[in-house]
Amino acid sequence: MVGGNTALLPVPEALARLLALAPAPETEQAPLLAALGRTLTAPIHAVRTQPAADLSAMDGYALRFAELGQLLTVVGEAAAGAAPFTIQPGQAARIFTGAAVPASADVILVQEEAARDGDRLTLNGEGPPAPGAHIRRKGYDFSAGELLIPAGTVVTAAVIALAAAAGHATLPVPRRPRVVILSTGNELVPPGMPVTGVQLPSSNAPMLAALLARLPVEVEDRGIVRDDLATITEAFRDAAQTADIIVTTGGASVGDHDLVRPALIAAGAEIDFWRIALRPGKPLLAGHIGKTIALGLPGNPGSAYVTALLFLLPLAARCAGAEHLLPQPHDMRIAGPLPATGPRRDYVRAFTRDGEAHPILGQDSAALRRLPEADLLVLREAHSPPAEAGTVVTAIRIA
Ligand SMILES: Nc1nc2c(c(=O)[nH]1)N[C@H]1C(S)=C(S)[C@@H](COP(=O)(O)OP(=O)(O)OC[C@H]3O[C@@H](n4cnc5c(N)ncnc54)[C@H](O)[C@@H]3O)O[C@H]1N2
Ligand code: MOO
Repeated sequence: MVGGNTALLPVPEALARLLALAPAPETEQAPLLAALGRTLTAPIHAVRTQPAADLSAMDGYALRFAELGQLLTVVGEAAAGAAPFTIQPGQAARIFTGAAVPASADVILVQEEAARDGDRLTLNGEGPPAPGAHIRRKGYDFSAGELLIPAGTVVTAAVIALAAAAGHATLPVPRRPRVVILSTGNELVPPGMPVTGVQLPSSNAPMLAALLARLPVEVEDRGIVRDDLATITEAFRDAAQTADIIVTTGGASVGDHDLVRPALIAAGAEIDFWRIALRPGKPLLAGHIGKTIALGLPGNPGSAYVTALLFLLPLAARCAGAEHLLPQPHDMRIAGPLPATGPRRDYVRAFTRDGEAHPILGQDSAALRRLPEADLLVLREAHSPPAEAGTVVTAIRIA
């Protein structure tokens, strides 16, 4: 018998079995911008010293502190990027911010406190308080060989700035796993296309792509696959050539047109589990074709959304060597009653108001109308008794 009443796998076990399929991420050297959002797999050391020389922090004159207040002769000009030169006693150099300080100068007089007449320079103000003023010393930021950024750091714009300054054009990060999305169902048409009769737009694929966009993964939506065993099998075979993860929606249940599982088997997959003790999301299916992991999500849009949050994102994050995105569950009071649960763990879509979890009325897994309001999933174990308003429950923030 297909499906039958075989015991449903508990959610934690299903998640552990799914994550166990994920291979250790491979490292690649990615160009700086391409590494954005990924996690460093190795520490970053400076390959150069910054600054590479003593540099002026101000526009003004480089001179000897001991000669401050004397009449000095301006002998040259130091601009950022120009090679440093030397000044003799009695001399000063015109200097600009970022320029190398001439050897034997030990202070910068800012131009607002200087009086210049041709090449003659005198003090016209208080002047710098001590030798070294307005000079950024060679290597004060970092020196070649120093550890700058530990492994495990997420690459941000600031990390990119530091790495670039330290002499790097690429960074060691996990290769972005390729996720292929297949939407099964003869009733589906691409979003925005005309629908006739009982056709409906495929909302699951753009929803999944949007969730995955939070992670450093490559997403390819391969569109709608017709409910035909050979067609779905071919789509799996084809996707398995390049994908690290194939995620499907629909066709995961027990009906005659639910062909994802048989097609996976026909494509040479091993099925790791099918049907779990989760509401919504019972028909969840996991398998692998060689190294490619296949995750079959239910077609109902509410179920696809919840199972994507609970299974697809952790899987994709694991394959990407990235942090799991959902925060740890926390305690919260519910603002309204909840009925007893059945044999499946229930994830109730809810929204936060005044610090309480408000369960959204109408939890039908096919309904989308109120999904945008849900910023929480209230987790209720299987066989829980009814819960009154005010009961403390476990909630997971999803938005
Ligand atoms: N006899 C049983 N029937 C069903 C069971 C069961 O255990 N025994 N499980 C039910 C549960 S729970 C779910 S959830 C659904 C999911 O089944 P499938 O994964 O096979 O999904 P479909 O039947 O293909 O589609 C369900 C529903 O979702 C719509 N859909 C599908 N794909 C999309 C998409 N890309 N975008 C928007 N909407 C989509 C589809 O039109 C259907 O209305 O099975 C129950 N049945
Ligand atoms: O498990 Mo289904 O996803 O309840 O509707």
